[in-house]
Amino acid sequence: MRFLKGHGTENDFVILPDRDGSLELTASQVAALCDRRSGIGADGILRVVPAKLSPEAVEIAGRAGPGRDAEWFMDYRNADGGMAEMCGNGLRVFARYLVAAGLADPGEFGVVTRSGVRTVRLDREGDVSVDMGAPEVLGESVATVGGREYEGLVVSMGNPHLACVTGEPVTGLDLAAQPGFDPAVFPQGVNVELLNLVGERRVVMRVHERGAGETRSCGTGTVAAAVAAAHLAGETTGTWTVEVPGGLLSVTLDGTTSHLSGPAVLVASGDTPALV
Ligand SMILES: N[C@@H](CCC[C@H](N)C(=O)O)C(=O)O
Repeated sequence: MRFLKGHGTENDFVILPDRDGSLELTASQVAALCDRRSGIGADGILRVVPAKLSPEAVEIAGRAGPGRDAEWFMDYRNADGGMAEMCGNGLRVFARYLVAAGLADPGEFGVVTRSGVRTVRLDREGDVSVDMGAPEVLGESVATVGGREYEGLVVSMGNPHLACVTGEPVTGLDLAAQPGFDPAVFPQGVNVELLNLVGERRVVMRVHERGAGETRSCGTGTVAAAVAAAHLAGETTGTWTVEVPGGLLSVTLDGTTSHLSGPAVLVASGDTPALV
């Protein structure tokens, strides 16, 4: 089976083009492909399937009004094989692949995700931007990292986040282990972001992703982080720069929706005998 490898600020993905919608991926196949020692290695998988060939996508797009013309469905899986509703960096890499493969024209187009149809745009400067939709602030909760508790904002970006602003430098934290969280608030698990405010609308963020462990970046996580920083400042609009271990992302909140922008690159392609 043909695959490609790409990343967005070092949040990395195996891309599996599935033009006839026939690939039935099991959780163990996904985990094997994402294994960094015995597989290709990635934080997640992006299956690229025509929306009209996926019953799941047809149902989502049917609910999406103007987005129902979106031609492609991003079937995203976490490295552990579990499904997630949305992946911001994955969607930016997905869009990069569609254009590079001649499956979409450069410019703006819609992609079906489990969180609905999202509009992506390839900028002239080379960045890929996504309209991530309206962040939903659902309250407050607490994450436990290394025995310490961090208060955070519960934010849904389609997928669940707990974004914790702290004065303690996040660069020193050990995020290898799953942070503790309240399962009553997050029955499906949660992505945990720890962040420092380091300047005018600028934050440094680290993340432990549900289903993938600590990653070098998380697009939905950076939007949740910007929302938490804005919340603390009493703001609802503006553009935040988010420094993650894998690079820089820009998040704009306009009071109605949110936009995520940054680099997305394809780095390799090949064939894997793991999926025949
Ligand atoms: N890295 C992604 C988020 C991927 C899904 C997440 N691990 C979850 O389970 O919700 C991003 O860039 O948004």
